[in-house]
Amino acid sequence: TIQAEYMKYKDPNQPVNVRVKDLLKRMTLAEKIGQMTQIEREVSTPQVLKDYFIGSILSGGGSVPSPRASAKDWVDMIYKFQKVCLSTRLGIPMIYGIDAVHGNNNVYNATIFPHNIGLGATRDPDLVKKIGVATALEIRATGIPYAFAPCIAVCRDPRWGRCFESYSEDHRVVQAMTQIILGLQGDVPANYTKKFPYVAGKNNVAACAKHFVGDGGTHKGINENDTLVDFSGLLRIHMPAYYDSIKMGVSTVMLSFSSWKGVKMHAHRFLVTDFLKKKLGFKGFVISDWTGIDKLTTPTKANYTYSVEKSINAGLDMVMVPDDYLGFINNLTTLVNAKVIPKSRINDAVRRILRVKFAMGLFENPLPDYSLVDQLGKKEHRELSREAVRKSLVLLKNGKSSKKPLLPLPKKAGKILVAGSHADNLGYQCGGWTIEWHGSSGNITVGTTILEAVRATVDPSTKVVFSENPDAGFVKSNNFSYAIVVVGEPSYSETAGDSLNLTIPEPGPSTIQSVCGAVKCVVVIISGRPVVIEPYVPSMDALVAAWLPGSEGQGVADVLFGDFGFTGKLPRTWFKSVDQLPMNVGDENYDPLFPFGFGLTTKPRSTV
Ligand SMILES: O=[N+]([O-])c1ccc(O[C@@H]2O[C@@H](CO)[C@H](O)[C@H](S[C@@H]3O[C@H](CO)[C@@H](O)[C@H](O)[C@H]3O)[C@@H]2O)cc1
Repeated sequence: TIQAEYMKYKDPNQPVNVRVKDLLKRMTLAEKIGQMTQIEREVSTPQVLKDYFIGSILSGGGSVPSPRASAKDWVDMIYKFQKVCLSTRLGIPMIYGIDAVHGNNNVYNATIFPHNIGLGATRDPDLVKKIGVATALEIRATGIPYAFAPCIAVCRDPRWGRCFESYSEDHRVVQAMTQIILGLQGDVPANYTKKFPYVAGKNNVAACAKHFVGDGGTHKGINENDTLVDFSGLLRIHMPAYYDSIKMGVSTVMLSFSSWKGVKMHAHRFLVTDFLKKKLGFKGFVISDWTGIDKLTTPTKANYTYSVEKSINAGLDMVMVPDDYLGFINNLTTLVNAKVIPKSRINDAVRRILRVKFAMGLFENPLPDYSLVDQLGKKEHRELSREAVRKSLVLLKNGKSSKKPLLPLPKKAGKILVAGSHADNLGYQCGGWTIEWHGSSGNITVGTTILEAVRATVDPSTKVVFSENPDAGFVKSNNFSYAIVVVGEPSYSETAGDSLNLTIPEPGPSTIQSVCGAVKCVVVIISGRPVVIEPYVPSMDALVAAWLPGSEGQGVADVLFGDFGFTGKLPRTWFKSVDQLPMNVGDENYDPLFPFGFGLTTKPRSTV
């Protein structure tokens, strides 16, 4: 019989670096460039995957195999892609990536956890690590081994449309929450090679610290704009969480669309190669953001050859193209053959990519298995998210005088009113990056709205009346014991979320005025950041910041009705007026409505 030639790279008993070295020397330039190419699932035909030795595929925001696709549908899709990639000459497995930034949020029926700003309010890194563990299981349930998370941005201006993806304005809170990496990837073992990528096994995923660096510090919070802080400020505020992420073995780092002092991060050789790779010693791979290299020119993609040259020579390893794979591959091939990009640069990029794939066991287990499909939306994960919701709520006002607190609310109360645009809207309470890229409104996935939670919590004798936007006359005439008003921002993501006024869109303010002018009320704000509320606070009896709690609205009712106490603390300064921005804890002239770290507490009813 013909013995299959022994190839070191296929031997799991060989050290990772030996396998990388052996495979690298067998690879053609085309195979190497293929590994550096990440394309969107919609352009990933078998022919393309095979002909171009594609190394990675992704789902962009909202990109799913079919509407409400099941975990099995996802696994089927990934399985087919991988079978094709394994059929290539060297059989290098592709790595499939997705934005699982608050649960496996593109996927119908996934547990949707609170967005990062709410997790920052919990001040509970252990809880966030457990969320990482649960999220990894729900990502693997769909056959995916790689998540573009966590976002470790330090949002310094709430006018930024992505501020909800940031744990806090304080880098120390963001640093603490990098524990999620250990949840996603698994705990690094004692004898682990420092700063190397580490993924424990088939219940874990490769993570991605993003977006490097200073994405949360852009001028006036304008998305993808310029971060003007000096180098010491960049190191003090925006860099620390990358040190922590690398210490935890983060497998990949994604570059930011933004610039630092006028130089785009996707072309920043000093920060990407000299600092991240050499000074910090990062050994995983650096991935671009979506068409991030195209945006190196104005207009976008005006000179793609320039984009490829500058980004790869800056130290970029994998390009999230995601559609024009021919343009990328042809330009890179030409630039290498012309020696504009040295082969050593290509070898560094491919070495890093292979290192991650070997270290995470992708060569041993390239094909997704169906054994984890039941992890998706699992009750235990929803209960964990419900706990996170409880701990994320920040109580900003409780009673028009501290002697007469309104919360916790009595469960037995005759007739109560639940009002507001966000009271019965799962899409709004999940926010952006949920099912759709920008998120959406209404019954978008499996979960519990705040109204449903209230109904499930009050005494059976209590009559619950729901009206989205009642007039004062209706409220007065009904003689309600109290009202719960849930209003806030519509769902959004990225630039679509940039705001200069940070107002709550109508009819939110009107609903507050009509209801709170007529009956005792607690207002629950659903938002990705502090919003304008100062004018309305006097009319409220109580005020709760709930951020973007996700699918488990029961967590809100648990605390409103005193089954649990309020413990959350503001992860960001709550301004009085947008004219004060940017304004962060530690600034001179710090004059907030509610300061960073503020949060009233209540005791659980059983101890009252
Ligand atoms: O058709 N158009 O007009 C259009 C416009 C803008 C688009 O922009 C694109 O749309 C989204 C959905 O396709 C993509 O996800 C990204 S966002 C980017 O993508 C990464 C991967 O999803 C994340 O990890 C990063 O954190 C995030 O910054 C991009 O901005 C797409 C299409």
